[in-house]
Amino acid sequence: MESMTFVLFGATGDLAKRKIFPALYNLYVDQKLPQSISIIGLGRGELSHSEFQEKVKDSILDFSRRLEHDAANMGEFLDYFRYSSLDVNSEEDFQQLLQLVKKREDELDLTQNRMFYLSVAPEFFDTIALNIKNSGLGQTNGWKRLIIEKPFGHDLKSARELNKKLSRAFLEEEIYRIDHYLGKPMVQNLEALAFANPILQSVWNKDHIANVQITAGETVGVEKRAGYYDQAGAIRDMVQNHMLQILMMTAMDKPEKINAAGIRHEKRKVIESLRPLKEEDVPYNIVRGQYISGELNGQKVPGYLKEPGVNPSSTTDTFVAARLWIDHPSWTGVPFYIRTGKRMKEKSTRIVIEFKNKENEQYKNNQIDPNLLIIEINPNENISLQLNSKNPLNNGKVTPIRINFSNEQIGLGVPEAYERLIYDAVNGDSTFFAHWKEVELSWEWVQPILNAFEGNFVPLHEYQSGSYGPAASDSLLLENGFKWWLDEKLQESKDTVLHI
Ligand SMILES: NC(=O)C1=CN([C@@H]2O[C@H](COP(=O)(O)OP(=O)(O)OC[C@H]3O[C@@H](n4cnc5c(N)ncnc54)[C@H](OP(=O)(O)O)[C@@H]3O)[C@@H](O)[C@H]2O)C=CC1
Ligand SMILES: O=C1O[C@H](COP(=O)(O)O)[C@@H](O)[C@H](O)[C@H]1O
Repeated sequence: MESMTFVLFGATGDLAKRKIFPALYNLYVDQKLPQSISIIGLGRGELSHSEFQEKVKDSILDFSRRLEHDAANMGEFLDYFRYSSLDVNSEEDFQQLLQLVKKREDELDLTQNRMFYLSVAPEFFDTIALNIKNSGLGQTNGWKRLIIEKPFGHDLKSARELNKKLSRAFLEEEIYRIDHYLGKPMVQNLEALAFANPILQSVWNKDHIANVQITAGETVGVEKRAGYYDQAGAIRDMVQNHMLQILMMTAMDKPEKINAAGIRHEKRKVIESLRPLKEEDVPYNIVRGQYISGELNGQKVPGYLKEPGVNPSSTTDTFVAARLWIDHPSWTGVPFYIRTGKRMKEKSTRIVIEFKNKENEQYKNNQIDPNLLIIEINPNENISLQLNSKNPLNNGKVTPIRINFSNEQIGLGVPEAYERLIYDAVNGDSTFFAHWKEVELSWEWVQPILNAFEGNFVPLHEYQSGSYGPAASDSLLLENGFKWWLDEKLQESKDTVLHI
């Protein structure tokens, strides 16, 4: 692997502590980092290199999935790190950073490959990119890359402006836009599931699929992020990025080549084919909700409006459900439903593919459930197939059974999303990063919804914390003769699962 410098803006922040340092350490332990690497952390405060290294160490001890913390190895790893204080608006600080980067490149005999990771608030993204260019940090003999966190813009206009600014300093192929859902193993697995299994490939289309349901439910509330979340809501926080990315990965046709270009080409076709919503159609296809108080895991929890930092008369959506249509020959007539919400009954991100149930007439007296393919993404990674089978304990009645494949055995060995994504970026593989075109088209689809929310044309339904969201989201499916799968059946179905 080529030697390089990894420059982390926002190295004193929450994301660095919880995700980025542990990911770098895990990669190091797995020998997936270059042998020669310089890592430079930045924040406004004054810290010595060793104070910073202590912070990195603490974060690894608190958050690394590795149970073994070999002190000697940790020392070698920590020695990669240096700290420089920097305010994003100070040209002088960028000059100081450049000197440190060069000094380390000389000391360690590194090629001038420079990765800039922006783990800071989005309002700093363009200033940092510009200062990287103006300071000379971006002039290298090797490659330069920019990893950028979400959110990428606040709406279509601001996303376009941001992209324009970034493109003055970095080429599109140098920009790695993180969507951490694309780093989740089961999301990365979707393409193999659909296209490496002829048996599934043959039914992965409108002729056999009745509808697709994508859920990302969370039990947590707004936590300490009200300042950001109250301006964003579920629509910007989850739908514009993660939910639409999962939808693209699920609905894409088989790429000619399974590589970054091939997958992006097919994903783009999906997002380009999403039927645009007119503002006046939004209330019929989108359900927005906001949680009120309730009980979760036996604990009383406050409503959204009582959360610290939330405007007490906020109309921010903490739940969104949507019905989408893909105007592409592969998916004609197949509704895709998505829903995401905070303070829901369970933490679960999953895709349920409901197959058409056409051969049912013979079993009229015995209601037959449709076949389902259930892909659990988070927190469990699981694939199950719901089939129908005669139940000898129930007079031979045909009842659903689940054939279940679970990744539990692999357990701690599976790299986390940030590990996979940082590894890919270090290796120049952009397959599982969001391309600008995907981001722009996602915002284009979402913009009429933002307008309708802002104009208050869409009812804001209250839902109880600990529920599955507002009842109106059930109606969205009922109108087409469907229901959300698994909501109440999850526990009840456990005894019919066959583990493989
Ligand atoms: N935390 C999370 O779970 C997630 C975060 N993200 C995104 O990651 C990014 C970082 O989030 P998070 O770590 O939570 O944010 P924090 O607020 O915890 O950290 C912000 C970082 O930015 C630095 N910073 C603030 N102002 C300046 C400035 N003027 N000049 C230089 N550095 C500055 C802070 O350093 P200091 O105060 O020392 O100057 C700190 O290191 C954001 O874009 C967020 O949306 C995305 C997904 C999840
Ligand atoms: O990006 C975000 O994702 C998290 C949920 O991520 P998960 O990996 O735990 O499913 C969400 O809580 C947060 O609001 C959002 O910004």
